[in-house]
Amino acid sequence: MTKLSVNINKIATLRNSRGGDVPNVVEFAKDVQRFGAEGVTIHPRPDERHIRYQDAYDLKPEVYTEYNIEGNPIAKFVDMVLEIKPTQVTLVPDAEDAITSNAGWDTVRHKDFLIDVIKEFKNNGIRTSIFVDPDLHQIEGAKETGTDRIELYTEAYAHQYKLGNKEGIKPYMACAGLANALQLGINAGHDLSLDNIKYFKENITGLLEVSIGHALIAESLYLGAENVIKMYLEKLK
Ligand SMILES: CC(=O)[C@@H](O)[C@H](O)COP(=O)(O)O
Ligand SMILES: NCC(=O)COP(=O)(O)O
Repeated sequence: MTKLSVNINKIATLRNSRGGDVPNVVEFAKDVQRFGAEGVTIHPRPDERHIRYQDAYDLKPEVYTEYNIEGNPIAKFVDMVLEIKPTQVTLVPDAEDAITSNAGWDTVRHKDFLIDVIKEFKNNGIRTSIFVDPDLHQIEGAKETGTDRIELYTEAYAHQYKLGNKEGIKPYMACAGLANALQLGINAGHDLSLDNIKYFKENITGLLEVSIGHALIAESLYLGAENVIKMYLEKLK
């Protein structure tokens, strides 16, 4: 079974656009769990332009499913994660000025750094995942860092799928095969949607979790969050 973790960054983006507390991110997190989501994901960025560090603390007592905090492990982020102790931390090499995540880790080049930071999280009982491009060398490198899981960066798959090219799944299948052989858990995320999720799930053996935000929130504008979450759950069976 593949768990659905709803990324609520976009709810914070909408809230911040008015400066008040509408929509309320904690209430939204409670609702998505009531609607069946098996996890809540947030991705605080250093400039806190959408989800804020304070939101991460406010969410802690209300997330009774899997709490996944994503981000670049700068000192402030590491301290916050160690204090909150979510179910999982997903390390993402965000550039400061990027609109959204646009690359996975170079797990070979940053191996020593990743080993240290992953050890610290795991010593504190927090499951670790690292965001990687669908590249076999990066999967091998990830294994050497000691991480529990990888998160496959699915932007390229989503792009190719939209163009009608189903071959775009191939590098992901190869990486999943290697990750399974190496006993690395597999998560995936970025630009997954109601359109492309079923084909991804059907072709990726051992897919443990997907985190979905941008498309899910956009789809909810038309279909409602409860319907949309149930539609994802059906496709992830
Ligand atoms: C790690 C990742 O893939 C991102 O998609 C993400 O967590 C979304 O972040 P934004 O909401 O900032 O685009
Ligand atoms: N880790 C990916 C994530 O949380 C959501 O990405 P997106 O669906 O907003 O592209």
